[in-house]
This record gives sequence, structure tokens and C-alpha cells, in this order.
Amino acid sequence: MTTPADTSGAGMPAGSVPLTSVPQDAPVDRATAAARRVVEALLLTDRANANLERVAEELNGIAEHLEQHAPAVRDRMVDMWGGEGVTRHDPVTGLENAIALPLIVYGLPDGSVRGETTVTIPYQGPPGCVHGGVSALLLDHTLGVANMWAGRDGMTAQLNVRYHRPTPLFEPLQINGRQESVDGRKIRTTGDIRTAEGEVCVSVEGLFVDKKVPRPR
Ligand SMILES: CCCCCCCCCCCCCCCC(=O)SCCNC(=O)CCNC(=O)[C@H](O)C(C)(C)COP(=O)(O)OP(=O)(O)OC[C@H]1O[C@@H](n2cnc3c(N)ncnc32)[C@H](O)[C@@H]1OP(=O)(O)O
Repeated sequence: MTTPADTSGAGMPAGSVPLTSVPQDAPVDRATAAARRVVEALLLTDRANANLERVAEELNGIAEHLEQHAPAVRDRMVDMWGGEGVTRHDPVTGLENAIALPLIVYGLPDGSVRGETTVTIPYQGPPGCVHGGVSALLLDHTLGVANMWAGRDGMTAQLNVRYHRPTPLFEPLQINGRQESVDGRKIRTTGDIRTAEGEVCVSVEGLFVDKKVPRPR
């Protein structure tokens, strides 16, 4: 759904570290990347001449194969939430989630976080522009990662989103987040989406409350 994620950290300040999962050459990563390619290709293909009857049949065959090999949802959820806390299944950075962009978020030495991505057709809102809900999704998650990087995190209680100008598809975008303050259980975090020229398209102020939902076991 985006151009392939840049995992090199090129363009990030020296000392930046990836905080979200980075692509591996695992079969699940490759299968998920192929599924993203299918989603985009389905939107772009010639509706009349691409033999979509056969495409539907083949895709249903793949879905049936995957379903036949699926354990109980509960067991998969335990598995998903195992490990050190960097998720591979979430809808923003998850490399095992075909609807994730995916975005890789880096922790910067100044305490803030930044991701870079180029959003394409599946996330279109106004013509040629990123859907406003997708921008909010990108920022909500990035602010969550910023809180983790700062050492105090919680659940989103409020997200005030200001749309300054349309956010372009097909252009590199910077997604920024920074924890501003902690007051008891209340955490205030800000962020924005900028073009490569530094123009702010969307900015957010988030209130997070330190509360955890237990992981499935
Ligand atoms: C090293 C790094 C590795 C990084 C590795 C990355 C890993 C991957 C990162 C994942 C990043 C995910 C980022 C997505 C984050 C979601 O998507 S979270 C999901 C969306 N949010 C929700 O579902 C929250 C639902 N709401 C709730 O659960 C609860 O209402 C809340 C908001 C947590 C509040 O909890 P509560 O315990 O009921 O809080 P309560 O005691 O009533 O209030 C505490 C204080 O907060 C205030 N407050 C509570 N709610 C509100 C509100 N809505 N508005 C204003 N004030 C409020 C209260 O007034 C109170 O204030 P004080 O009286 O203390 O001054």
C-alpha cells in the first residue's frame, strides 16, 4: 500500500533506532507484502479486461488454504502478543498485517520519534490525497510509540486532529511524534505529518492515560 519501507534509517539523525519491527525475509513477510500488492493492483487494474472472475476464484482458494491452517483465534492472539512488545500484527507498522502501510518508526536521540512513508491508492480520501482517518491512524500510533520511547505510555483518551492542508498521496511524508508532559496518569503527546518540503499537513495533540489492557495468555 506504500512504497517498500526504507529500513536503513537513511535520512534519520545519527543514533536513531528502529522502534517498530523491520522487514525480514520470512515467508510471512513476503506473503503479506504480496497481499498488499494484490490490494493495490485490484484497485488499479482494468475492471473490464482483467478476468476478475478467475482472480476472485484464485484469491478465495488462497483464503481457504490459510483458513484451513489457522489455529483458534485465542491461540493466535496469545502468539501475537508474545515477545518483547514490538508488534508485527498492528494496522500501522505490522509487517504481518496486509492492511498496515507498513510504517517503521525510529526513536531519535532528542527523545522524539519519526517515521517516513509514501501513501498510495488504497488509502485515498479526496482525489490524490490521504484519507483523513488514515492520517489520524498514523498519528495515533506514532504518538503511542513516542510515549513508549519516552518511557511512559497509555491508552488514547483524546486525539485532537487539525487538518492544515490536503496530505498528498505518492509523495514521501514524515510522521513525527513527541511526548510533551506527564501529569500523574495523564500523558500529553503531540505530532504531525509533513511533506518532504517541511509543510505541515496534519497536526495532533493527544491525551493518553496510563492504563494497560492485559495481554492474552
Ligand atoms: C522502546 C519503544 C518500543 C516501541 C514499540 C512499539 C509498540 C507498539 C506501540 C503501540 C502504540 C499504540 C497506539 C494506539 C493507542 C490506542 O489505540 S489505545 C485504543 C483507543 N483508546 C481506548 O480504547 C481508550 C478507552 N478508554 C479507556 O480505557 C479509559 O476511559 C481511559 C481513557 C484509559 C481512562 O482510564 P481511566 O482509568 O478510566 O481514567 P480515569 O481514572 O477516569 O481518569 C484519569 C485522569 O484522566 C482524565 N481523563 C480520562 N479520560 C479522559 C478523556 N477522554 N478526556 C480528558 N480527560 C480524561 C480524568 O479526568 C482523570 O484526570 P485527573 O482527575 O487525574 O486529573
